[in-house]
Amino acid sequence: MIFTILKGRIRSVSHALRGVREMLLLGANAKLQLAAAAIVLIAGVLLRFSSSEWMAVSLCIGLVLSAEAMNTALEELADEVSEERRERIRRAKDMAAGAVLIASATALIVATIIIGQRF
Ligand SMILES: Nc1ncnc2c1ncn2[C@@H]1O[C@H](COP(=O)(O)OP(=O)(O)OP(=O)(O)O)[C@@H](O)[C@H]1O
Repeated sequence: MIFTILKGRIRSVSHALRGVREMLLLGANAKLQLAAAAIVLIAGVLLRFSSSEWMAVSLCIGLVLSAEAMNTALEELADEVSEERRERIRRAKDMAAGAVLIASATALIVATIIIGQRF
């Protein structure tokens, strides 16, 4: 019983990991966001971020990559439904892109405050 539940959970996690891998392979934006995250992580080590700064940075990286994953998922689904120009697909895609923009702007503000106060 527990073994079956555990097997199901492991399968779900492996599907989710496949989703993360495909998002990184498919999306140019995701690669850029990952590169930006790597730069901030290196800056964090060099500038010796405090634990609360690491928490803020981790939350921001998670927020941006999650928003990007949802945006990519929505684009995939929308393109599967129809590749014709449709007003509701445009609106849905624009809103999903807006979510990434909001997350990225938040991350930029947090990074600027944390890194900026060192100088
Ligand atoms: N089927 C469609 N109908 C109407 N507008 C669309 C459609 N597909 C895309 N668009 C418009 O083009 C924009 C870009 O959509 P696309 O699917 O090309 O995403 P993208 O180039 O990967 O953009 P992003 O950088 O936001 O991920 C959308 O935000 C939307 O405004």
